[in-house]
Amino acid sequence: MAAEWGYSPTNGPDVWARLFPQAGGARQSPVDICTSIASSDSNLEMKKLTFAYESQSDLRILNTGHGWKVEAPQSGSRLEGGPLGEDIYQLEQFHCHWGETSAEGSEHTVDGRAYAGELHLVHWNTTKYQSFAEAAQHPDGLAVLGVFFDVGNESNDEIEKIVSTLSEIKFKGQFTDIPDVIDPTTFLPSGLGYWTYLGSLTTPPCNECVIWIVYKEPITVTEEQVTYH
Ligand SMILES: COc1ccc([C@H]2OC(=S)NC2=O)c(OC)c1
Ligand SMILES: [Zn+2]
Repeated sequence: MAAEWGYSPTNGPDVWARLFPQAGGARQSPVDICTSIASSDSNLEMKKLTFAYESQSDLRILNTGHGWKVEAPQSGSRLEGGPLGEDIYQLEQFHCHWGETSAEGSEHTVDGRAYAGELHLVHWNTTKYQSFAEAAQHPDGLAVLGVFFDVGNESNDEIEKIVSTLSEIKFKGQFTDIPDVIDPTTFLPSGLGYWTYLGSLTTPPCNECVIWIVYKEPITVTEEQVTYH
């Protein structure tokens, strides 16, 4: 297998388990969300999912080679309730997955349909673990909010603050500063209905450590905001 994992027949998901054993596990993400078999859970409605984020400045954006990532550790942030039990999760970073065209790009699909892209807001369990790295070794270590991107005529102002910097990081491994203040709350859709399941990191090392919370309602971005090359 090629040294670098990717999405080709020789280094893609079908062969990841050769180098990353967890990729062969029983709770691998992403999945296709089949809405006809998704069941509602009254317990989740009783324990409302709540989030609180800070606005952050002085953030840096990285070209990961598969999209962009913003390291945004927020000790004052809290994600709790819903499927997270009694534990509190703290924002660590957020990043985006997109495709060559806006016809594809999301990692999760819904009834076989891919969205133009998918934003991941990544949190770790600060009630039980001492670091993100430690949390990523445990089945309840991370909580990831997944937000689908739909392409429309409206530009998303917060996403624009991020993608407007991409021309400065054309190559994998490059960093640049984000000049604006970013409030992660603005990435979330107005409708807060979600699907949840126990899964994994969606790319190597594919640790089975993620409680997934995938919002049903996509946010709208423009074609340019999600098909940057
Ligand atoms: C080594 O750290 C990693 C590695 C892979 C992932 C992938 O899993 C999800 S979710 N999105 C991804 O790109 C990650 O995400 C937090 C963190
Ligand atoms: Zn991701």
